Amino acid sequence: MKIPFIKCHGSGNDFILIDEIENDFGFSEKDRRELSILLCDRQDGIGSDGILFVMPSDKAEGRMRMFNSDGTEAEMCGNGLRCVARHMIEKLGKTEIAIETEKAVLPVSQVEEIFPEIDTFSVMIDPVSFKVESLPMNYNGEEAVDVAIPELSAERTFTALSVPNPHIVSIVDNVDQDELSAVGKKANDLPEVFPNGVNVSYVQILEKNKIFVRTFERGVGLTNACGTAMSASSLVSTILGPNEKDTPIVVINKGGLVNCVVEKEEGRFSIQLRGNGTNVYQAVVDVDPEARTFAVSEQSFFEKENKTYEKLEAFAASEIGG
Ligand SMILES: N[C@@H](CCC[C@H](N)C(=O)O)C(=O)O
Repeated sequence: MKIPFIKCHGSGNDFILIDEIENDFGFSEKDRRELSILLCDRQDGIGSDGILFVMPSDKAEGRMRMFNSDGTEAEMCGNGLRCVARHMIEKLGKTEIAIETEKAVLPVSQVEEIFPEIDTFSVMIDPVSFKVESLPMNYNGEEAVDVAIPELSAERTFTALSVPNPHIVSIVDNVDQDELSAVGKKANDLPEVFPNGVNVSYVQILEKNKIFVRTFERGVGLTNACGTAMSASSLVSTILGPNEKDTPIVVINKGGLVNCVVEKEEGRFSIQLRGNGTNVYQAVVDVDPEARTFAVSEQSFFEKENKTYEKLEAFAASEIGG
């Protein structure tokens, strides 16, 4: 089966985008799961953090489903939604549309650049909940805000929230990537506390409204960036730290930077996540599902935008002394 795709990224969190509106491949759930495992493999596959399936919707201009590299499906993907927003906005020639996701129909738009020459897309992160049942997390209380989770760490405290995929966030003085990786693995091997797994982030507050976030993603491992994690971390560092609502928070990550604006209306939080949706190349993958083999052809690179993105990457690295 020949499948045209776009290799794209949001803050270096990279995806294979497959447009099922353009071509009805008749994928089954098993096909989507197996394609994700086969193609996302960094060793033997195309290599990516996940697959974005763009599908028809009767509620919005399109629908996004996101599968992690291990073949599990996530409720939401912030960096991926910016890539899907760009794809659909360019296809439809509009600047503001809506995309259906598992839990909500979300407004997405092209907005003012957050960095020179970087086409910028804003996506709404909603619904947000601190109720432990929304992750789900088994915990003796309705919410777990800045609490110890002794199974994970003797020193750290964590805040649990769904955005709407499950996250725990810890504010730290310095991000220790090896420690984060160890805690992330433990958290995803602890079904008695996190029955569906959880994304784990360490957040360093660099100054008011500027943070550095590193994430161990459920279903993937350490990634360059996780959009929902950066949104969750912006919110947690607003509630527990010095950041302000309704003002852009600059979030530095390993693959670049984004802006997050925390909003609260009628007691409910939501976050606007703004950043790049960069296409790396487009190509066609010919997949033999029986043999579990594939071949990529017709590869064509988006050289100009990738050169431009290098400037943002270099700037973000300089912000964290990299
Ligand atoms: N990288 C994504 C989140 C992808 C899903 C996550 N691994 C999960 O299983 O919840 C993002 O940008 O939000």
